[in-house]
Amino acid sequence: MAPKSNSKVKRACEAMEVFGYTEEIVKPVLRNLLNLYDKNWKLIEDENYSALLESIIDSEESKERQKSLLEDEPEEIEPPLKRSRLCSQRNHSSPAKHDPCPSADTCTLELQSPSKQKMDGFTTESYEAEDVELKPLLLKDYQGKGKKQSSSEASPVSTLSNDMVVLSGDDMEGPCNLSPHLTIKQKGDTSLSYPALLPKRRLHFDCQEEPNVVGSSDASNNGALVEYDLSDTMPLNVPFSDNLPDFDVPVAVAPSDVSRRIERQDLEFLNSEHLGIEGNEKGVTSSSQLDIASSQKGDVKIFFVYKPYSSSNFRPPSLDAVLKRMEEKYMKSYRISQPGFSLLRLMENLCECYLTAGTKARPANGPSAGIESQKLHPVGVRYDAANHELHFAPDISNGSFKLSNLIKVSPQIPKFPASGNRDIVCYMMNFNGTKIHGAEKDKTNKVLKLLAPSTMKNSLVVQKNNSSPGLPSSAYYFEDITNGQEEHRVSLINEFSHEIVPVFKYIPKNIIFQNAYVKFLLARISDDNCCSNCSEDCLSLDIPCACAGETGGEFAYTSGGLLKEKFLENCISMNREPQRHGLVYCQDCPLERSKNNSMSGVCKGHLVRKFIKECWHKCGCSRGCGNRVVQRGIAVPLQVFMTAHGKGWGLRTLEDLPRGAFVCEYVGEIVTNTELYERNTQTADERHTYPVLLDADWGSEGVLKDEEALCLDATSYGNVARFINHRCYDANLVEIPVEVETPDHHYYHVAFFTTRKVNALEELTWDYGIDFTDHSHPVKAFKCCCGSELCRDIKSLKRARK
Ligand SMILES: C[S@@+](CC[C@H](N)C(=O)[O-])C[C@H]1O[C@@H](n2cnc3c(N)ncnc32)[C@H](O)[C@@H]1O
Repeated sequence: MAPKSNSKVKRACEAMEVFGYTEEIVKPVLRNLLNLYDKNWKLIEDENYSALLESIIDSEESKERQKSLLEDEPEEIEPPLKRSRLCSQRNHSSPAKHDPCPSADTCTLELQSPSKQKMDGFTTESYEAEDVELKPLLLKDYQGKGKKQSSSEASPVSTLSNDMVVLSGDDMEGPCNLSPHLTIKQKGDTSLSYPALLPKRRLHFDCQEEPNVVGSSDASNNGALVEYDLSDTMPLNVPFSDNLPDFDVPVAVAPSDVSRRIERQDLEFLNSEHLGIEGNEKGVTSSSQLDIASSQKGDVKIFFVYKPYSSSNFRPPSLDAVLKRMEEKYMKSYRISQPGFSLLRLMENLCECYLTAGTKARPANGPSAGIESQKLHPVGVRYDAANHELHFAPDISNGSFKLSNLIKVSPQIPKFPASGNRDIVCYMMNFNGTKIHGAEKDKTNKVLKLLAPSTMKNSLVVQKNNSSPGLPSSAYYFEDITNGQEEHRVSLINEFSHEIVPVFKYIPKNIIFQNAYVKFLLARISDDNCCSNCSEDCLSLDIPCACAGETGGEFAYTSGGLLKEKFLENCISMNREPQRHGLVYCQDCPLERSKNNSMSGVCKGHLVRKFIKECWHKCGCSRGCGNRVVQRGIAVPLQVFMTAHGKGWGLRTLEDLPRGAFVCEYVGEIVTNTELYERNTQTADERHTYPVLLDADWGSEGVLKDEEALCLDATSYGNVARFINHRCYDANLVEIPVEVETPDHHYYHVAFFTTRKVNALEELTWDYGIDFTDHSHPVKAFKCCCGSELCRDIKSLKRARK
């Protein structure tokens, strides 16, 4: 490689070293990117190497996931021979040390055993640097605005009123002359005044957020530490050769969550007089604070405290300027791409967590000594029947607390039919290593039955008192079957039996099995298939960009993130009445071929379906572009539950959903039809999820190869969609193909959208398109219990009529 490229490589390595990535990690990914981008360095260097950073994060996650897939492989399942990485998601079960948590929405703060000291007449509590971790951007953002401050000046704020927690960035090195402090103010609590030190160059990211959950499941698992080096002394001797190992470049953008935005007008600027702060340190001319966010009732607030010195040319920026800068950085550097992402929301969450963590929940019939004697975790869980909310009290047993132990779940537990004074007491049963003990208890808290330990985490049993006849005495509840891999937790509840979750590995994005031909190359995306000249949000353009080409020159989505009426109607109609939309026939149908190579059957015809085309990496628009919906992942709260009508597990929404809303993708292993056929014949007796057939170039003149006729099998590896049951004809979900990474139609995403308004707790269903009379289908048809008046399973209808 030419010397010029060498210095570019060095610079790229240096840029990544800031995030803690070594040359060994950077170079293979860089090489791959260079190949992918036809050695176009600009694409790599743009936005401070954000493409490179993103790829590294993905590759690290990919390695972790590959590792855990291999480790966790269920014994009876033949290990996939090739599982190529398609996409990126955080894997909370195996935290990547260097993961700067790109999709972070929530800042998790861990405060542990403070050491007390007196300061200006107040008792203050300092935290060890390692114990207090904070988003680095808070500091970075200020970093460029000042000069270095000597460490002697960098004392914690001592002049604040005694109801604040102060986290100071005093140990920062680099061109910084001010001491930004993050202040959490708690109204009316005079016991708290915590000047705390930020770790020197050691900052913590945590990244789990959902509207109904305050805090995250376990920071020790989910968080990732980032060594944050602000010095300029990176080694420059970075040899770079062309023989770097091959590496699959990740292709997906991590989703993030839409957060409620606090109106900026709701925020106030507070100056030093408001807060009673005076310049009391040598050289300090004045000090002031910026109120960033507050909890809903305003009882906790966050401030930036800045103390300009006489020699400083720092002028306090406006709140808007700070937020804009921060949000831009988050979107670019940390892949927070959901429209409406708000840093204020993030800050507000921090305030809420701080407040709630310090507030002991009142257990309705709190965890008793009995529970502790059975060595169950003493975390109290209270179910507020009136509001259908679970309250988890924080664990303060060891003298410290973690915000991550505090979870408020609403309304994860379904509303039980009203029957008098039904109070529900829940007990958290986990944390006995990896095993859980569950217990059924009576109204007086007496343990009736200990349930067998299971290997599921975060499980609890919901005891229902005063159960009416017909209702079970307990329900089995599992907090998050995704293991933190989705932005929203997906809970599971079984009110009808103690059948535990089927054995499968949760994956948030598709993986390739063996022979499937799936190749993502930016070079394959032509100018007609992307919008490189766009910026920001494509939906706001007067003339739709090239990415609307697939949907007839109009984007499929509205600015509110729903599908446009006409497009949705067309998709529903195609699924319900394929014959009306015309079928194409193959001369040599790969589906038929896959069934029996020696005796190919006649092609039964294929529908040429409507596709959504989403903007992607080669597009110029921002990650918050409204034409990126499915790639961001699940955005609605879902729950797996045991159905009452013989269908096994099902999926339901916990929130009302409007018509045309994206629910989830069908995720599984990408297999060829031949591979699927082999799987199904080998394991004919086992219960299978229903595979989804992907389109190929049906009807094309050439002969379609086996590896181009693909489908998704979610039996062993899948996401929530594997629980969606079938309903004939009038299902409330419709599956729509979505093209993201590649313009060909061999591989694409299959996404579920609502066909009508769906009420909270309603089961989500999808018409599998089963022909109940087709006995040659690779998956044996089941006896349909969909209950639809338009059920196609004649035998079922007959059974029902008897
Ligand atoms: C994709 S899975 C759905 C989740 C499944 N119910 C479970 O418990 O894991 C498909 C399987 O669910 C069952 N199923 C789905 N819809 C059904 C229906 N309408 N009637 C009866 N069984 C159904 C069948 O066993 C089918 O093979």
